[in-house]
Amino acid sequence: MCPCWPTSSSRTSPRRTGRTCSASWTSPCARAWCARTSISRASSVPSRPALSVRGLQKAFGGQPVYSGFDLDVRQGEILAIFGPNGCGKSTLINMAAGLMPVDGGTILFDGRTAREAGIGYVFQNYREASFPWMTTADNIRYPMRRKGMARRDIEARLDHLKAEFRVRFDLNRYPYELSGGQQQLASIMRALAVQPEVLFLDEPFSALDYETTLSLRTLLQEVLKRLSITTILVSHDLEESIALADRVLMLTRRPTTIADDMPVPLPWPRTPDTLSDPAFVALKKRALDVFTASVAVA
Ligand SMILES: Nc1ncnc2c1ncn2[C@@H]1O[C@H](COP(=O)(O)OP(=O)(O)OP(=O)(O)O)[C@@H](O)[C@H]1O
Repeated sequence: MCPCWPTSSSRTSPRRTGRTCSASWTSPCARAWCARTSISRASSVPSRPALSVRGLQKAFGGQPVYSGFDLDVRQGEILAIFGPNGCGKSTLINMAAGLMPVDGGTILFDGRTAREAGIGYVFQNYREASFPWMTTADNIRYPMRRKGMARRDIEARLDHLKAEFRVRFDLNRYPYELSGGQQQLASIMRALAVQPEVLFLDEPFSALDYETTLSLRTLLQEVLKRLSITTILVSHDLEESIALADRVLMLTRRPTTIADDMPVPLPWPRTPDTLSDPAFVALKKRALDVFTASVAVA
């Protein structure tokens, strides 16, 4: 049982409470549980930012991570967050997703709290993010069942996701019978199953080999753009950040500020060929210069 799981009454009424994990996560189990339980609602007002962070404050052991941090993410935008180790990338999305409390400031989804909004979350460690006793298809069905969707709608949604992601492998196999890339793809499908307003991805490809990463991120950006899903990606990989994002937020060391907020005006879809495009190379150089300077300054 996840330590942050709410009261028994809310377990029977996820529609009423929404899916939110309010406690700080203390174990991989808690993280995985939170990943497994995403419930969401579709956005209805695209004109306002999908996510607004204002005056964010967060410290650990008296050491500030964020002190008056602001951020807006537009509806349908893919934002990559890149920065040095320990600058607070995961902390930022964990607070935004409602998995970790803020010390001050606000994080609102189109004017609502994380508790009221629907989010999806994909974790780096796909092995701990699924129920091993359920087939992969049942893992994907799980958040829809928790949301109380009708069986026919669940199957239609599953078919839709299979088509969107061009799934060729057998979803009736158990997660441990699949490759790492297939398991992470299933994690992404599960996070999207209930049509979240914002999708959070915390280094989703870092445990995968390069070939799998290339094919999975090509597929993912196609789907995210086709469905206009607001996405926040934390990545350690500058190439990946630029290849996947409309905008790369480059963070400094702690106390964390924005070193650069770099638009990525490259056409979609982005393919492996994009990586050798001169415009891509120029953006990567700019980002690398900013990163080097911001790390050196600290
Ligand atoms: N629950 C916690 N308790 C104490 N310190 C924490 C906690 N969570 C994060 N920190 C600290 O806050 C800082 C930011 O951590 P975070 O994981 O957000 O950084 P990050 O930029 O995602 O790091 P990395 O690039 O290494 O994944 C780190 O110094 C980390 O040790």
